[in-house]
Amino acid sequence: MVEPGKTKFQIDLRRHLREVGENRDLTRLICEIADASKYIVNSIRTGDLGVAGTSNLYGEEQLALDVLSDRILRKRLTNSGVVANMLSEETPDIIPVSSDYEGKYSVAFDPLDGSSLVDVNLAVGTIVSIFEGGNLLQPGRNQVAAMYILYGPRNTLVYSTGRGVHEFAMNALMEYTLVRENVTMSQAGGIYAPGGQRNLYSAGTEAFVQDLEARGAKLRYSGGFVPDINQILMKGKGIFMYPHLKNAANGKLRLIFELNPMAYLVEQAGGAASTGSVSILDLQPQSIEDRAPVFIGCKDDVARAVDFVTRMG
Ligand SMILES: O=P(O)(O)OC[C@H]1O[C@](O)(COP(=O)(O)O)[C@@H](O)[C@@H]1O
Ligand SMILES: [Mg+2]
Ligand SMILES: [Mg+2]
Repeated sequence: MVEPGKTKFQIDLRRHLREVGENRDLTRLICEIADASKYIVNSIRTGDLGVAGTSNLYGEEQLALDVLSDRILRKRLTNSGVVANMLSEETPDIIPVSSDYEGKYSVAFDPLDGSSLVDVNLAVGTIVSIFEGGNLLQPGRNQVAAMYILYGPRNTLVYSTGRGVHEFAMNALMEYTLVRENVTMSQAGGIYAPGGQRNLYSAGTEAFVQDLEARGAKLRYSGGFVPDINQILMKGKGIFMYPHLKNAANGKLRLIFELNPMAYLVEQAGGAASTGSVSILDLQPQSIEDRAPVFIGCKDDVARAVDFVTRMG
């Protein structure tokens, strides 16, 4: 047993990708995104926290940090040599990078998720979804990789290329070194993170939450999708939901930028993600703005949520 903090060899992200046998171009892409995040970290720590005076794809006011994080990622991806198309939550259209799709990837990303938490200094994150070739409008099940970076007291990076879920933390040299390999979730857990206004919940969701509470589940919701999912993944237990609401049939979260990559990671760790009726990863996106309700986390918890929603709406 190695004493904490006394590990002799630190495995960095690139080496880890090499050791799990990942192909060179995908390794390059993931490492480029990891590198870009160093600049995003610096912007969050020391940059302008004000508004940018512009709005995004959803008509929401952009922060200077949203715009900057977007620019940092776009630049890295454009110059990586392995990207065909990219799509950002902050821009309205698919951005073509290379017309030759051979051996290339397409990337959808939310450069800074949780913008409304920036002014109160809570944790935020970057979320990334990766497909092979040029098509970004396909079911999440076809992703070849997904990852997020959590900007919290420590900066961590969690990725999967379909060979388990692995967690890295940024060290003093701003390199990501391995913390935990093959993160796995238990069947059920005692944490719930409920998004959306409770008095707008459907009868099924309300009954599900009451059932969770009756079972003694603890409420743990920060309002940041990345830290909230990270908590459930790393503790290996619990459920996050942003359900269908009485005034928003598709909830709030975005399929392409937020739900697909997180569903991929959670499924890879042995969990599940459902809209309440179908698996998130089986949804065929109709447009880049698609939203969907979500119940995501431990398998049994998600199955119970689906049962309540199926029976009661
Ligand atoms: O403020 P609410 O309704 O609890 O919503 C929180 C959710 O909205 C988000 O902030 C949406 O992300 P953006 O910051 O990219 O708009 C998620 O991070 C989070 O899960
Ligand atoms: Mg977001
Ligand atoms: Mg965002």
